[in-house]
Amino acid sequence: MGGVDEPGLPTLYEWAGGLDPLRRMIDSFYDRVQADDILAGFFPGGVSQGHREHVTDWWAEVLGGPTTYTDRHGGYESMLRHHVGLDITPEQRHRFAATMSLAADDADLPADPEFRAAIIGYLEWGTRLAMENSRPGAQVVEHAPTPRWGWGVAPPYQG
Ligand code: HEM
Repeated sequence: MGGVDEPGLPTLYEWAGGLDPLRRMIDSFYDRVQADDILAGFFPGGVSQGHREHVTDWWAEVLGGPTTYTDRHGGYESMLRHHVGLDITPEQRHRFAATMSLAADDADLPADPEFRAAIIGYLEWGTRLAMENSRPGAQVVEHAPTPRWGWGVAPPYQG
Protein backbone atom coordinates (compact mmCIF):
# COMPACT_ATOMS: atom_id res chain seq x y z
CA MET A 1 0.00 0.00 0.00
CA GLY A 2 1.51 3.30 -1.04
CA GLY A 3 2.19 5.89 1.60
CA VAL A 4 4.04 9.12 2.10
CA ASP A 5 6.95 7.62 4.01
CA GLU A 6 10.25 6.04 3.12
CA PRO A 7 9.91 2.58 1.58
CA GLY A 8 10.16 -0.13 4.21
CA LEU A 9 8.33 1.71 7.00
CA PRO A 10 4.99 0.25 8.07
CA THR A 11 2.01 2.45 7.27
CA LEU A 12 0.19 4.03 10.19
CA TYR A 13 -2.71 1.71 9.30
CA GLU A 14 -0.49 -1.34 9.70
CA TRP A 15 1.00 0.02 12.92
CA ALA A 16 -2.50 0.64 14.31
CA GLY A 17 -3.30 -3.03 13.71
CA GLY A 18 -5.67 -2.65 10.75
CA LEU A 19 -9.37 -1.98 10.56
CA ASP A 20 -10.63 -3.49 13.84
CA PRO A 21 -8.70 -1.23 16.21
CA LEU A 22 -9.70 1.82 14.13
CA ARG A 23 -13.32 0.71 14.26
CA ARG A 24 -13.06 0.42 18.06
CA MET A 25 -11.59 3.94 18.25
CA ILE A 26 -14.33 5.47 16.09
CA ASP A 27 -17.07 3.63 17.99
CA SER A 28 -15.76 4.82 21.31
CA PHE A 29 -15.30 8.34 19.90
CA TYR A 30 -18.93 8.61 18.80
CA ASP A 31 -20.19 7.06 22.05
CA ARG A 32 -18.36 9.88 23.82
CA VAL A 33 -19.62 12.47 21.31
CA GLN A 34 -23.23 11.39 21.89
CA ALA A 35 -22.78 12.13 25.60
CA ASP A 36 -20.80 15.36 25.09
CA ASP A 37 -22.30 18.69 26.13
CA ILE A 38 -20.89 20.64 23.17
CA LEU A 39 -20.65 17.99 20.42
CA ALA A 40 -23.83 15.92 20.74
CA GLY A 41 -25.88 18.61 18.99
CA PHE A 42 -24.11 17.88 15.68
CA PHE A 43 -25.79 14.48 15.62
CA PRO A 44 -29.47 14.80 16.49
CA GLY A 45 -30.84 11.35 17.25
CA GLY A 46 -27.36 9.88 17.73
CA VAL A 47 -24.56 8.76 15.42
CA SER A 48 -25.75 6.08 12.99
CA GLN A 49 -23.94 2.82 12.30
CA GLY A 50 -23.51 3.94 8.69
CA HIS A 51 -21.82 7.17 9.75
CA ARG A 52 -19.48 5.26 12.07
CA GLU A 53 -18.51 2.88 9.26
CA HIS A 54 -17.90 5.66 6.77
CA VAL A 55 -15.68 7.58 9.15
CA THR A 56 -13.77 4.38 10.02
CA ASP A 57 -13.18 3.82 6.30
CA TRP A 58 -12.02 7.43 5.93
CA TRP A 59 -9.46 7.05 8.72
CA ALA A 60 -8.25 3.68 7.38
CA GLU A 61 -7.62 5.20 3.97
CA VAL A 62 -5.90 8.31 5.33
CA LEU A 63 -3.57 6.17 7.45
CA GLY A 64 -2.46 4.16 4.41
CA GLY A 65 -5.01 1.33 4.39
CA PRO A 66 -7.57 0.28 1.78
CA THR A 67 -9.18 2.96 -0.39
CA THR A 68 -12.75 2.02 0.54
CA TYR A 69 -13.89 5.58 1.30
CA THR A 70 -12.79 6.80 -2.12
CA ASP A 71 -14.07 3.69 -3.92
CA ARG A 72 -17.47 3.39 -2.23
CA HIS A 73 -18.40 6.44 -0.15
CA GLY A 74 -17.72 9.37 -2.46
CA GLY A 75 -14.13 10.25 -1.50
CA TYR A 76 -12.89 13.70 -0.51
CA GLU A 77 -15.86 15.48 -2.11
CA SER A 78 -18.35 13.58 0.05
CA MET A 79 -16.36 14.18 3.25
CA LEU A 80 -16.12 17.89 2.40
CA ARG A 81 -19.85 18.20 1.68
CA HIS A 82 -20.68 16.85 5.15
CA HIS A 83 -18.76 19.68 6.85
CA VAL A 84 -19.82 22.67 4.74
CA GLY A 85 -22.10 24.99 6.72
CA LEU A 86 -21.61 23.32 10.12
CA ASP A 87 -19.95 26.51 11.46
CA ILE A 88 -17.69 24.61 13.88
CA THR A 89 -16.31 26.81 16.71
CA PRO A 90 -12.71 26.63 18.00
CA GLU A 91 -14.03 25.14 21.25
CA GLN A 92 -15.94 22.41 19.39
CA ARG A 93 -12.91 21.68 17.22
CA HIS A 94 -10.69 21.32 20.25
CA ARG A 95 -13.16 19.06 22.03
CA PHE A 96 -13.45 16.90 18.91
CA ALA A 97 -9.67 16.44 18.69
CA ALA A 98 -9.25 15.86 22.44
CA THR A 99 -12.07 13.31 22.45
CA MET A 100 -10.47 11.32 19.63
CA SER A 101 -7.24 11.17 21.63
CA LEU A 102 -9.17 9.66 24.55
CA ALA A 103 -10.93 7.26 22.19
CA ALA A 104 -7.55 6.03 20.93
CA ASP A 105 -6.76 5.12 24.55
CA ASP A 106 -10.15 3.44 24.99
CA ALA A 107 -9.48 1.33 21.90
CA ASP A 108 -5.97 0.32 23.05
CA LEU A 109 -4.32 1.68 19.95
CA PRO A 110 -0.54 1.47 20.12
CA ALA A 111 0.53 4.04 22.70
CA ASP A 112 4.07 4.68 21.49
CA PRO A 113 4.76 8.43 21.30
CA GLU A 114 5.70 8.30 17.61
CA PHE A 115 2.41 6.71 16.50
CA ARG A 116 0.31 8.93 18.75
CA ALA A 117 2.13 12.08 17.60
CA ALA A 118 1.45 11.11 13.99
CA ILE A 119 -2.29 10.59 14.47
CA ILE A 120 -2.64 13.70 16.62
CA GLY A 121 -0.88 15.60 13.84
CA TYR A 122 -3.50 14.39 11.41
CA LEU A 123 -6.30 15.24 13.86
CA GLU A 124 -5.02 18.77 14.40
CA TRP A 125 -4.69 19.28 10.65
CA GLY A 126 -8.01 17.66 9.76
CA THR A 127 -10.09 19.39 12.43
CA ARG A 128 -8.64 22.79 11.50
CA LEU A 129 -9.49 22.21 7.84
CA ALA A 130 -12.98 20.99 8.78
CA MET A 131 -13.50 24.10 10.92
CA GLU A 132 -12.32 26.47 8.15
CA ASN A 133 -14.41 24.72 5.52
CA SER A 134 -17.46 24.78 7.80
CA ARG A 135 -17.60 28.60 8.08
CA PRO A 136 -20.49 30.25 6.28
CA GLY A 137 -19.31 31.34 2.82
CA ALA A 138 -15.93 29.56 3.12
CA GLN A 139 -13.87 29.23 -0.05
CA VAL A 140 -13.28 25.48 -0.09
CA VAL A 141 -11.00 23.30 -2.19
CA GLU A 142 -13.73 21.48 -4.08
CA HIS A 143 -11.75 18.57 -5.47
CA ALA A 144 -8.77 16.79 -3.98
CA PRO A 145 -7.61 13.25 -3.37
CA THR A 146 -8.25 11.71 0.02
CA PRO A 147 -5.15 12.67 2.04
CA ARG A 148 -2.53 10.11 3.05
CA TRP A 149 -0.85 10.71 6.37
CA GLY A 150 2.57 9.39 7.41
CA TRP A 151 4.97 9.31 10.34
CA GLY A 152 6.25 12.84 9.71
CA VAL A 153 9.35 13.91 11.58
CA ALA A 154 9.20 11.10 14.12
CA PRO A 155 9.49 7.73 12.39
CA PRO A 156 8.48 4.67 14.40
CA TYR A 157 10.82 3.58 17.15
CA GLN A 158 11.63 -0.01 16.31
CA GLY A 159 14.23 -0.83 18.90
C1 HEM B 1 -9.91 15.00 11.57
C2 HEM B 1 -11.07 15.63 11.51
C3 HEM B 1 -12.33 15.07 10.91
C4 HEM B 1 -12.51 13.94 10.16
C5 HEM B 1 -11.47 12.92 9.72
C6 HEM B 1 -13.91 13.85 9.85
C7 HEM B 1 -14.49 12.87 9.06
C8 HEM B 1 -15.77 12.89 8.60
C9 HEM B 1 -16.30 12.10 7.51
C10 HEM B 1 -15.49 11.07 6.71
C11 HEM B 1 -17.60 12.41 7.36
C12 HEM B 1 -18.55 11.86 6.31
C13 HEM B 1 -19.13 10.52 6.68
C14 HEM B 1 -19.90 9.94 5.51
O1 HEM B 1 -19.37 9.82 4.39
O2 HEM B 1 -21.08 9.55 5.73
C15 HEM B 1 -17.92 13.40 8.36
C16 HEM B 1 -19.16 13.97 8.56
C17 HEM B 1 -19.45 14.81 9.60
N1 HEM B 1 -18.55 15.37 10.50
FE1 HEM B 1 -16.58 15.15 10.44
N2 HEM B 1 -14.57 14.89 10.45
C18 HEM B 1 -13.64 15.67 11.10
C19 HEM B 1 -13.90 16.81 11.83
C20 HEM B 1 -15.15 17.18 12.26
C21 HEM B 1 -15.42 18.18 13.26
C22 HEM B 1 -14.34 19.03 13.96
C23 HEM B 1 -16.78 18.19 13.44
C24 HEM B 1 -17.60 19.00 14.39
C25 HEM B 1 -17.17 19.46 15.54
C26 HEM B 1 -17.35 17.20 12.53
C27 HEM B 1 -18.69 16.90 12.40
C28 HEM B 1 -19.24 16.15 11.39
C29 HEM B 1 -20.65 16.08 11.08
C30 HEM B 1 -21.78 16.76 11.85
C31 HEM B 1 -20.78 15.26 9.95
C32 HEM B 1 -22.06 14.97 9.15
C33 HEM B 1 -22.91 13.90 9.67
C34 HEM B 1 -24.07 13.68 8.71
O3 HEM B 1 -24.71 14.66 8.28
O4 HEM B 1 -24.31 12.53 8.37
N3 HEM B 1 -16.34 16.61 11.85
N4 HEM B 1 -16.80 13.66 9.11
